Amino acid sequence: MTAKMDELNLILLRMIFESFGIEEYYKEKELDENITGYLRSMKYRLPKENEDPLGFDIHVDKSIITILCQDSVQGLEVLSKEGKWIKINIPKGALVVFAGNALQAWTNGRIEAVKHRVVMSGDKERLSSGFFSVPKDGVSVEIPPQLVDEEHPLRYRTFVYSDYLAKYLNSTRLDALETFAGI
Ligand SMILES: O=C(O)CCC(=O)C(=O)O
Ligand SMILES: [Fe+2]
Repeated sequence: MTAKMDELNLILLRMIFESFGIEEYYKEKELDENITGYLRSMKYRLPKENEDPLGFDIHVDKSIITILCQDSVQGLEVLSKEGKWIKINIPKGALVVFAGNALQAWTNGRIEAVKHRVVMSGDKERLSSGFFSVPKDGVSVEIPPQLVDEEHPLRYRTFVYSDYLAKYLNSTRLDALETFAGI
């Protein structure tokens, strides 16, 4: 499964870089070689009576891209720009793709990491699996110069992504990226 996810992840990432007209940057930095990914499975139990139904509190992923799948129990919610929680109804067999912090940095903030959470409702536990792609250890995230202009001033300094992960991997602070690498 990981090999297929790896493949899908690279296809998506190449498409994103191409859509910004920076496929040359993608090739030059040999991103195919410099990205890895890991799989994590989650089990959300039912909240006990009078217990908060929050299964996973608001956060952004530290990944480049996250690819999520789940069983038939819904629960994923994303926060809109207007500050509204939107329940995501994931059809059977579908995958959900999220942008994470690394993609936010790499696109100079043109793509924002998705703020999301999991809320449990109903009477069944929930299972989900996520594939999280990240730059390999020691790989730098350097904003492509093509994505910096008057309208989009440089937002992040060049930084080694694994240094960021070492410090903030388990932090749910929404401003972690800005704090670590923001200009
Ligand atoms: O279980 C889900 O659908 C989301 C999990 C999640 O947000 C995460 O692992 O970062
Ligand atoms: Fe997440």
